[in-house]
Amino acid sequence: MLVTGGAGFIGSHTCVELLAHGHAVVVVDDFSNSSPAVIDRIDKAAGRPITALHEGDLRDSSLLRSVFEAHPIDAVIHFAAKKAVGESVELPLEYYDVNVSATTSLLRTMLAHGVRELVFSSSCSIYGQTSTVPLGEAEPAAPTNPYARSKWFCENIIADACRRYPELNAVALRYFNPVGAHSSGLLGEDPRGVPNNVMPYMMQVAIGRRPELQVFGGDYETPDGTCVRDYIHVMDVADGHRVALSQLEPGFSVFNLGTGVGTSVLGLVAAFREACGVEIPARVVSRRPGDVAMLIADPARAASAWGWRTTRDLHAMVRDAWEFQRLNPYGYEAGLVVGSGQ
Ligand SMILES: O=c1ccn([C@@H]2O[C@H](COP(=O)(O)OP(=O)(O)O[C@H]3O[C@H](CO)[C@H](O)[C@H](O)[C@H]3O)[C@@H](O)[C@H]2O)c(=O)[nH]1
Repeated sequence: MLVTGGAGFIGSHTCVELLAHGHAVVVVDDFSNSSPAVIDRIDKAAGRPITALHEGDLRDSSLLRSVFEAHPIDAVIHFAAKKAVGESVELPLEYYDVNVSATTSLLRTMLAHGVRELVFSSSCSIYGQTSTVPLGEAEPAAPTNPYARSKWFCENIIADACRRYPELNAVALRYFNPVGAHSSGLLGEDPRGVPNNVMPYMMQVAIGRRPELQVFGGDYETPDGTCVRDYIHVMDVADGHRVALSQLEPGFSVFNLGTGVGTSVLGLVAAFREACGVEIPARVVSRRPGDVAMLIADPARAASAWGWRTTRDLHAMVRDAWEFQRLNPYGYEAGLVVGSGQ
């Protein structure tokens, strides 16, 4: 199995899940937004090593060819992409180039080597500014920024390829808000620079690297006025990939990966206090442009098609995220804290 972007947040946790279920895993990553130190952590968390690591960019077709020639690859899980919404507005061409060109390059190489199974990392951000709650897969796509549009374009490119090459089967997984960490504390979310997303930001406040959490908007039409999201444990997302692959349908299909449960920003802060006993200084500030009030998945399609459901609740999400942060206060590069009471 080839995992592109296998050193990233969701990629690394999926590698552990695949290894734990007996798959051989080959990783391609350019480490543009991840650390080489993650590979060792994957091996440790899974209790067995990945087969091989290839460092490079998927747009480099000779690199890809050499990967497919070196290993008997039967399926691909494609995570490698740029993923910061704000940055995508600043650098739209970079986003289309990296996200879309990597996908076409990968598809070409897969077809040339007779590899027929693809799981694509998509995002619920393609639904855009919607007020539909909960969101099913039939909701029309209306992406509002280059990042989300690049994911939507990729979904369409893959669907076109499946139509043209009937031997190719693919599934796009539209994740809601993946958070949490592997329960070992070895793997978690370690963004470069200032975190964009609420959970890693909150963890850096909790560990003392940042003074407070700014809560973007307190006047939304939600129970406490703050935005509601469907947070999903990253190990449930990882499990969703393994199951999606084992249940791959002919042609192209799309599935939401979410819990169906909504949590507000202040609800997340409260859950953290309850689960970990740490108070997060939080201050409500003005809204962040582009945010929608409420995004909650309808996870029914995955439940009925695969019998797949999430098994980890909000308590587990914040507890595991905190364990990773406590053990790795400055992230992967700085190393694990020794003698942390483990
Ligand atoms: O410092 C912060 C960061 C975020 N938020 C709020 O927390 C909620 C969640 O924000 P995130 O940035 O964590 O997640 P988003 O829902 O905005 O988007 C993220 O999840 C999407 C899928 O839902 C896409 O994958 C996207 O790329 C990714 O950034 C939002 O209401 C946001 O306003 C804060 O209050 N303070």
